[in-house]
Amino acid sequence: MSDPDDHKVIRTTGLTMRFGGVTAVDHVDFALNEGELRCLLGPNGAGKSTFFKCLTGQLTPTEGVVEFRGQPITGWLTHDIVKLGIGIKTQVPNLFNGLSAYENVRLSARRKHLAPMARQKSEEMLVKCGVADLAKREVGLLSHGQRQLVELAMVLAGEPSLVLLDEPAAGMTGDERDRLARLVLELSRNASVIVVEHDMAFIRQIAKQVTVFNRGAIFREAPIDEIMRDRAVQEIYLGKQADVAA
Ligand SMILES: Nc1ncnc2c1ncn2[C@@H]1O[C@H](COP(=O)(O)OP(=O)(O)OP(=O)(O)O)[C@@H](O)[C@H]1O
Repeated sequence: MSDPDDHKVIRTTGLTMRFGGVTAVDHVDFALNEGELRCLLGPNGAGKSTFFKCLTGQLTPTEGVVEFRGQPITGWLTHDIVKLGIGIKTQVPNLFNGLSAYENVRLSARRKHLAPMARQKSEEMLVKCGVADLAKREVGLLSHGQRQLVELAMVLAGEPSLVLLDEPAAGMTGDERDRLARLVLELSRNASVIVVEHDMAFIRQIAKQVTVFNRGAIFREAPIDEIMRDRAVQEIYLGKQADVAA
């Protein structure tokens, strides 16, 4: 266990995930400071999602340690990780399709609040995420972008101190993406945030410090402006995802 006074929200040490002969994450040492907003980038297959899933309990790493504020959480189940005050938005929206947007958000708010306050919080979060007009709609019938925003409202209703978002802008219209960017920036004033994302327009709107993955390892860690100018980063993207070089 590392020094609890080192103010790291998340720390991984030697984090490794192998699928048979494929090493998707290879001895990654990563640390997130308290209150930091960090974007994880990298070409397809770089290991970002696998790394993310090792943080959220969706995967149990083959080797290495994950700590949350100095407490080892390696291999914990996702629902126990959520109980620590970690909000998780996975790549595939995790919603109850037969329920309305409001009912989904309320289920999350109820974990934290008694019924009247949960109602108020749910309504607030739906407004904040720009989906109040969808409150009564069944989430199974919404577009992917709308579902992403409803799920974000669910995550926020849990009032997390750390938020982990995997490709939150996927399937969004330009307006939805702009709203999401404002929300993430606002959220990061009171919480630490990790965002895995492909959408460079979105990244440019929110990113500060960035970690670039390549071949399962951390390739670069630097402010976004430096990353955008980095020739070696451009090269690892070329032929895969030319946006970063644009
Ligand atoms: N469940 C799995 N079984 C076998 N191999 C896997 C599995 N999940 C991921 N991989 C492999 O691990 C490597 C890293 O994949 P991962 O999805 O983590 O990359 P990524 O950076 O998130 O890519 P993308 O941006 O395309 O989502 C790839 O070679 C991928 O094929």
